Amino acid sequence: MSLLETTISEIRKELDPAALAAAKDRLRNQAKPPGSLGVMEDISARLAAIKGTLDVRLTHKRIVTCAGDHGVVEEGVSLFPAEVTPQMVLNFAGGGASVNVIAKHAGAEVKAADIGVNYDFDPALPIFHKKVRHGTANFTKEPAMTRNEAIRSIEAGIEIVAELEAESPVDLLGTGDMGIGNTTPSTAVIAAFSGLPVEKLTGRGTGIDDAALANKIAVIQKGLDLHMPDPKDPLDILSKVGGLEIGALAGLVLGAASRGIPVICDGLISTAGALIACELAPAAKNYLFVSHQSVEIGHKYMHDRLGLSPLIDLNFRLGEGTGAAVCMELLDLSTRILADIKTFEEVGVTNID
Ligand SMILES: O=C(O)c1ccc[n+]([C@@H]2O[C@H](COP(=O)([O-])O)[C@@H](O)[C@H]2O)c1
Ligand SMILES: Cc1cc2nc[nH]c2cc1C
Repeated sequence: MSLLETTISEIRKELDPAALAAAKDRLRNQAKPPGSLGVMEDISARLAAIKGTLDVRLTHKRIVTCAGDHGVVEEGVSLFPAEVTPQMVLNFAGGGASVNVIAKHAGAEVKAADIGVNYDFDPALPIFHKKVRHGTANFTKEPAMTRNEAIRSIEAGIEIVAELEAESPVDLLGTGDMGIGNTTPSTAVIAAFSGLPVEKLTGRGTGIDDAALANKIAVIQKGLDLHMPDPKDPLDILSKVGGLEIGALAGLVLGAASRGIPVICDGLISTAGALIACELAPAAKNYLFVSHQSVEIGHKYMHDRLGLSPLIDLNFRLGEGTGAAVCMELLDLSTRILADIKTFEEVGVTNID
């Protein structure tokens, strides 16, 4: 079996039912109206079921920011030039990017990963060196990558989780992305899965104007018309209109789920990866939290398809793992709600019958 097949086969179909029942029982008996801490109660119960304990400790938090370049950028789909991708990878490694700052505050460690950047980094640079190829092909002309490269990009993400765990235990994993042009393949991915009209799904990415947006819609449509990816085959979609970092982002979710690690995905691009993971292995969804609602209009349709609701909406449209980093604090706090709020009985408050 390949690493991808083994990983999928290792994902438990169901979370710990006894821990889930005990968590729900404790939440119901805590001195507060039932359900009054809303979504945080749901988060805390799911984390308890993932970890098999009511006293979950999210001590070691890691974020992996997967980077790749996109041949389709030559079609004028982004406001920024492709050279920004490697420049930002160097920025992540130097600790000066947005995700580094937010993650530091959240107590999470960030590491970038080169999955398909069109630049040769110094092997000594402290990133994950997992290059599958130097950027995708322009999908308006040929498939973004081969099916084998798509599998290798996913396996790169799976390997990264194993390598993180070899360094130290991972209690919570956040996913993030960097890649000029990558809102285009991410939108193509949700369009291919859902069959929804491309204009309903396409946003402005880094901030393109109306004319560039119309062109971006036409570019995505052209790629879909040319390759007609099979909506039932996530690897076909990833290889024909996807991205190398999107594959690795799927691999991070699969790798985390197979190891019983909760994983929180970020914006449009990370969620495209998470969607591919959950289409390949539906049980991975048990381990997945979606952090925030991106400004990108296609993001909502990814959440709908996953059947998961974002925790916050701060009008973010940055990527990198910034939304995931913000929400790590919410997940951490949720664990304390379940473990530390006392029950009616413990504090002598009158409960209803
Ligand atoms: O995460 C998001 O929802 C998101 C929305 C818009 C833009 N981005 C980031 O901006 C870049 C992609 O934008 P674009 O316009 O080049 O496709 C890429 O580096 C992403 O991390 C990210
Ligand atoms: C500067 C810059 C930083 C980013 N981080 C994620 N996507 C980005 C796109 C740009 C252009």
